[in-house]
Amino acid sequence: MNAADNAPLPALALQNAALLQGSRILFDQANVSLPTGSLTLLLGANGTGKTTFLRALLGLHTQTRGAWRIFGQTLSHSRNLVGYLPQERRIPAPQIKGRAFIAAAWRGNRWGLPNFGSALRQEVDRVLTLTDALHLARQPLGQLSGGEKQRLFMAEALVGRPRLLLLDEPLAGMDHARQAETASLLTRLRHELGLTILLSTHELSALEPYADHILRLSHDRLTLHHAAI
Ligand SMILES: Nc1ncnc2c1ncn2[C@@H]1O[C@H](COP(=O)(O)OP(=O)(O)OP(=O)(O)O)[C@@H](O)[C@H]1O
Repeated sequence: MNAADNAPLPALALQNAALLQGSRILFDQANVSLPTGSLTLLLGANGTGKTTFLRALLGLHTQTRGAWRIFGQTLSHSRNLVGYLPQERRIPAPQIKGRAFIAAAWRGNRWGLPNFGSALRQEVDRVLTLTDALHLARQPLGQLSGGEKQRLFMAEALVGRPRLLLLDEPLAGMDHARQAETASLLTRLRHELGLTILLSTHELSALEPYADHILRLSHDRLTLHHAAI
């Protein structure tokens, strides 16, 4: 056995990978590997394909070519390893309270509001605690600020203990103070949970100092750079 046998599998590995949207090639010939535990900014101008790329990693967009692996698994087997915060997350109803909202994500396959057993309550409170949102458990979502809602959405993305967290433009529309708050929450989650984080953005932001890599999507190419570019 050599040292390479003991190396952890990369969180994401693309080999000769291509992503298409209809007849348009968003990128091709991509060879990229993101180490486990890293924080990477997916940087690209509007319309370059960042959301489509994240949706492809979730198995929701299937126009892909080449080898795509998440922790060594094909995309059809890695869904439960991935948490996702979409660019636009709408609340289902203004009166739904924080705890019920998260519980619905956990029991997303059922209709109506969940019955709280102790395992469900424990999991919901675990993710609310992780995002400093336990105090929002009894608050109706319609009465929360943008920052408070985002903490709940982040908690929702952590349900089921994903190892790779995908966030689509989570800093968009935030002032610098809120960007810094989100950056500090993400860096704490990364270290506490050993999470790998891939976060899309159309401009470099408050997170840049915390990022290990920049994954740049431009001119039909997906290329990985060290963060200080
Ligand atoms: N469902 C769809 N059907 C057809 N074309 C689509 C669809 N979704 C996205 N596109 C197109 O695919 C390209 C990439 O879109 P995508 O939303 O992935 O870009 P993006 O980099 O996330 O953009 P933004 O920063 O504006 O959110 C765009 O040209 C877009 O118009």
